[in-house]
Amino acid sequence: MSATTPLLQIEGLNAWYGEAQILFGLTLHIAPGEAVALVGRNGAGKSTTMKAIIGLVRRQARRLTLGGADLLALPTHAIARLGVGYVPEDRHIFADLTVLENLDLGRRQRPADMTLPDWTTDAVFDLFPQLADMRGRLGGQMSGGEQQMLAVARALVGNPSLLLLDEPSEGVAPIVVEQMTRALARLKAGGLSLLISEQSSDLCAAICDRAYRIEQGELRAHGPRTGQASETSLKAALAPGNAPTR
Ligand SMILES: Nc1ncnc2c1ncn2[C@@H]1O[C@H](COP(=O)(O)OP(=O)(O)OP(=O)(O)O)[C@@H](O)[C@H]1O
Repeated sequence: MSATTPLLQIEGLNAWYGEAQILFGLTLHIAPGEAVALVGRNGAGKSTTMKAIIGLVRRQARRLTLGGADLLALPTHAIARLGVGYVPEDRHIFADLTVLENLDLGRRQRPADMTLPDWTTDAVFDLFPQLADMRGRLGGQMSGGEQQMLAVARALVGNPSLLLLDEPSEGVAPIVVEQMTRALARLKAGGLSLLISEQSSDLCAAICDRAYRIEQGELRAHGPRTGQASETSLKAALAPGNAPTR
């Protein structure tokens, strides 16, 4: 894959819960090493987009590929093995397992063709030093912010090439948002591709190259490309009501 070939390519993505259609023809892409924001109000379809990428909801698309591999026919565990990490909004931390045990559940060997560094336990503890100090603590005895860090760390030890983060700053203290922003900036600098959903674009504006705004299951705007993004321009481009630029 050349540097300009998108890592993730989505064309015409529709998704349903039962009979209810939630996503309508989404088209977006993420280049290798790019951080992309998916912004939109409550219920706009951000979580559903992530679930559709990893096959947790019924979906159909003209194209849904990672590094050229078709994801549409694959079960969720195979999509994870191909390199898609997922941090769900509710984090899914096992309350009765320790930090180390939660990490063990996420561990997956790095695919042979992946050039990114191997995410060992020490590497995630270096990224989130608090977790190192509480490695024996039960998940149920951690704060929301600590659980959020653990959820990201657990996705990382799965050695993804693309990390989907569903509202990583939701319900956590401002200090944790700052730590998370720094950690995500480090991940991006290390070459990991990121798709981050947010209701506001604050965290995303600090690290994302581009952003898509989603409203009622449709993409309505597309923010600046790599190299042009600044916090204000990204926010301005994504203000509700702006015209699509894709
Ligand atoms: N399990 C489900 N069954 C039926 N409808 C659902 C289900 N989960 C979500 N929905 C509906 O799908 C739509 C999109 O929800 P989604 O969770 O993707 O939005 P979101 O943009 O992530 O919002 P939030 O910020 O609230 O998480 C909403 O109308 C929601 O009510």
